[in-house]
Formats: sequence, C-alpha cells, structure tokens
Amino acid sequence: MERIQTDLLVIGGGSGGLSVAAGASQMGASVVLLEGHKMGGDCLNYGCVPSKALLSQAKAAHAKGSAPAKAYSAAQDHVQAVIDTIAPHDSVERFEGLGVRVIEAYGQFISPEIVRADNYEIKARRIIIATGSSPLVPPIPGLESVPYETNETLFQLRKRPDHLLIIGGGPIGLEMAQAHKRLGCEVTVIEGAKALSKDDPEAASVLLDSLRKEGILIEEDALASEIRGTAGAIEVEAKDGRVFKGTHLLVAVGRKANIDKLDLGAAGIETTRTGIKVDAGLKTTNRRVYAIGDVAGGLQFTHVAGYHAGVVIRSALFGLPAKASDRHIPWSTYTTPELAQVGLTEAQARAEHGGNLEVVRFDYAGNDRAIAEGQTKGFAKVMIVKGRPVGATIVGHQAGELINTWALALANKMKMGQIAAMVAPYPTIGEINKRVAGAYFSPRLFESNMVKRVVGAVQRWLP
Ligand SMILES: Cc1cc2nc3c(=O)[nH]c(=O)nc-3n(C[C@H](O)[C@H](O)[C@H](O)COP(=O)(O)OP(=O)(O)OC[C@H]3O[C@@H](n4cnc5c(N)ncnc54)[C@H](O)[C@@H]3O)c2cc1C
Ligand SMILES: NC(=O)c1ccc[n+]([C@@H]2O[C@H](COP(=O)([O-])OP(=O)(O)OC[C@H]3O[C@@H](n4cnc5c(N)ncnc54)[C@H](O)[C@@H]3O)[C@@H](O)[C@H]2O)c1
Repeated sequence: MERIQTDLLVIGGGSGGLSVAAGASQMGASVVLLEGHKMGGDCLNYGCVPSKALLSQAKAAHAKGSAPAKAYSAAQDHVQAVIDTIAPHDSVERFEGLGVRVIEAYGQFISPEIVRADNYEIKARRIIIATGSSPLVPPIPGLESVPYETNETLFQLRKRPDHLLIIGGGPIGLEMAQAHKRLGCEVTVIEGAKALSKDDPEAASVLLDSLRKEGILIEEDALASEIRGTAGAIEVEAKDGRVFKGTHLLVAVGRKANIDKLDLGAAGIETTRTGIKVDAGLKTTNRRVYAIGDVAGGLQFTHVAGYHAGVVIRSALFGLPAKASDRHIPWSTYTTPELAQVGLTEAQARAEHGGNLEVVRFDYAGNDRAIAEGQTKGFAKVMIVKGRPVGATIVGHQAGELINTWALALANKMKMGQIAAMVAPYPTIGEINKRVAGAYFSPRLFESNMVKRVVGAVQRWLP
C-alpha cells in the first residue's frame, strides 16, 4: 500500500474532474486524479461527442436524400474516429504532462479525508468528487430479459437497426431519434409524459413538429410499463395499453448519479434523490469535500461541469468565496432545428416576475439570411424585466450558436440597450438577436407620443 499526501484529490476524469485537475495543477497545486474507467468520461466516450458526431453524419445523409444501409456503419466509424481525435486531449499522458498524478482506478472513501484506490491511500487537503452519472435503467417489467441499448452501447452498433424504439423523449431520445431516422431507420419515441418537458413548450412544439414531419413517430403520455420480445422483435406496452413494435430498443429516461463505489458514508457525505447534497459553493456535508458536474444532481451538461470546476478552484485553491448559480446556464438540443435556452423560460419568468415581465420575439422568417438558406422555421423570444433580459428561448437554425449572445448578457447582467447597440453583420442569422432587442425598443420609439412631440418640436426649431 502506497500512501500519498496531496493538496487536491480529484475523483473522476470526465468533463468536470479534468477541468479541475488541469487548472489546479497549472496554478501550482499538487493534484492526484483518479479515473476508474475511460479518461474523458461520458461526454467524450458516450455522450456529447459521439451524439454530435452521429448527428453530423445523419445531417449529411439527409441532405443527399436517402441513406444506404452501409451509411450507418460508416457513420458509427466516423463517431469512433472523432472520439479518437479528441481523446489525446483528455489522456493520461497529457495530464501527466501537466503535472497531475493520474491513478487509473476507482476511488472509495475510507475516512473523511482519505480515499483508497487500488494499492494507494490518498490523503488530501481538499477532495473533489466528479464521478458523473450513468444511464438510468428503470425497473420496467420485462426489460431485464430483452436486449436493449443505452448511450453506453448505442455507438458500438454497426448493423443498422430496422426500427429503433426509444423510451424517453428528452434530449438524448430526440437527438438519437433524428440521427437514426436520417440514417435510414424507422424510429418510434415512447414518452411517458411530454417530450422535452424541461424546455419552453411553444419552442419544443416547433421542434417536435419538424421531427414528426421527417417521419419520426413521437408518442406522448405513453409510459412504458411492460417490455416483451427477443432481439429483432421487441414490444413496448404503454400504461394505457398502446403497443409499439420495433427491432431494437434504446433506453433514454434520464440519469443516475455515480455514487455506488464511493462509500460516501465513510466520509459523512449525504445524498439527495438526484445526487450528492451540496451547498451553493458546491461543498458537500463534509467541509473538505466538493461535488461537481452530474454527480451534484443539478443541471447535467458538460459546460456546467466545467463551470463548477472554476467555482471549486476559486474556493479550494484560493480560499475565496465562490457560489454556483444556474441562472445564466444555457443549453441546447442539437437536433435540426436546434432548441436552445438560457435563464428563465417564459412560464418561469411569468411566475417569478408577473406584471413586470415583457416578452419580445422575432421570427426566423423575418431574417434575410434564414430566407436565403431556406431555414425560416423558428423564433427567438426574450424575457425582460426592467430593461434586462432574464431568459431567452430560441428554436431554429443554429439556435445553439445564437443563444451565446444571451448567455453573455445574462452572465453580465447586461441591459437590452447593450444588445441593441451591437452592430451585427448583414446578412447573418445572428442578426435575429439584434432584431429581438429592436422589438423591445421599437414600440418605445415608434409608438410613443412623447417621442413624436419631441421630434416635432426639434424639427420646428432646426434651421
Ligand atoms: C448521449 C448524451 C449526450 C450528451 N450531450 C451533451 C451535449 O451535447 N452537451 C452537453 O453539455 N452535455 C451533454 N451531455 C451531458 C454530459 O455528457 C455530462 O453532463 C458530462 O459528461 C458530465 O461531466 P462529469 O464530469 O460530471 O461526469 P463524466 O464526464 O461522466 O465523468 C465522470 C468520470 O468519473 C469516473 N468515475 C466514476 N466513479 C468513479 C470513482 N469512484 N473513482 C474514479 N473514477 C470514477 C467515470 O468513469 C467517468 O469517467 C450528454 C450526455 C449524454 C449521455
Ligand atoms: N444537447 C445536450 O446538451 C444533451 C443531449 C443529451 C443529453 N443531455 C443531458 O443528459 C441528460 C439526460 O437526458 P435524457 O434524455 O436521458 O433525460 P431527460 O430526463 O431529459 O428525459 C427523459 C424522458 O424520459 C421520460 N420517461 C421516464 N420514464 C419513462 C417511461 N417509463 N416510459 C416513457 N418515458 C419515460 C421522461 O418523462 C422524460 O421526458 C439531460 O437532462 C441533459 O442534461 C444533454
């Protein structure tokens, strides 16, 4: 048994853990990183990267018209090639080069400040838990005896499924539904409540209409409650008796925090229903230990794990006060069209701000570039309180790119006037953001009797 003493111990080498380890090490802290499975975590190996790589292949196939069966295996090969290209950036070698001591083993607490991994006992001044999440596999009767995929196995398929059944109409379910449909599979999405229920319903319906027009069957209020069949002939029965038949099954009904291997009890760390219990500064109930990213049980995105990393570096390395907030965190679903959100949705903003809320919008159909590119479906709407945006929703072409402007505005508590002051190049899709700001000021300028009186008076006096 080797005993190691370090400033910082990071448990988990995914999006959050790697950001902390790289940052802390380069700022002079001694850092030990534990990774029990694959460096890069879910995002690189089973999540963001493979899903976006498959979507890009599907988009290309869709543009060509139809996809032959061999396009599917080629698309999955491309997915692997993309992972392989990015992997060196997250590799043991790169992190050791940055001065991090990487131990490729799972960590387990044996006391409030000591973690065991393989033949090592690591005592650290501060410990960061960044162990991520895994696909939730619910106890639906029959599921245990039927072959099924999750995001951890889907990208290994090479033979194209004839008909993919997907349980869950969240971002994983819908991104994978469109990717598979465009690569030539039949696809049925079985959603127990409403699809994309975390997003603005008006924007979600624009996306759902598009997906349905492409031929994806999306069945809502269809809680999967029994599963039967064998490989190639699978049936999912919903609670109301509807039966859906397909050849393959993908389970995408949310995530569960990776805490089983940690023995959190040995360190006095409490959990909640969704993950590890943390305070606003991401500290657990053990004051030396932080939890970040998916395992902290809040918003589950790579950029959130990265943001959390910055918050704990500030606190653990510099001893400065630091709090994490969700109020300026954006997200995007990378279907075509894309659906993006930052801050409050319209319903949330109305509940929180009532009569002080103003909602302004602009449709893609009014944007010249969108017309030129035949991408006129969608809209942007911005929720504004006392001249400052508190949320933005965009559905349409490149919505995930357009939301960046509003993410900047919310992070810096900017005023609508600052957005309106921006000159956007013509013709760009990004002009939509400026036009939304214009929609906020237009009635104030063009429908104001006061403005008309001032202009009238000035014109009379001007030489
Ligand atoms: C299909 C899919 C698509 C996604 N697409 C996007 C997207 O487009 N954009 C986006 O922002 N987010 C996306 N996400 C979410 C994103 O992948 C996660 O939010 C992100 O990976 C979380 O980072 P993390 O560091 O918390 O955990 P992870 O990246 O999962 O890393 C945790 C690591 O800890 C390791 N580990 C676990 N237990 C231990 C232990 N006891 N000891 C040592 N190591 C341990 C694991 O092996 C893993 O490598 C997607 C997720 C999925 C599933
Ligand atoms: N583009 C992105 O950023 C992106 C993409 C994919 C995933 N992610 C992350 O991964 C997380 C997990 O995604 P997800 O889609 O698995 O989860 P989710 O929780 O967003 O959606 C799961 C859906 O499954 C439904 N469901 C649950 N049990 C069911 C049952 N028995 N029958 C039918 N439907 C059922 C739920 O009603 C819900 O709509 C997301 O919240 C997000 O944080 C992000």
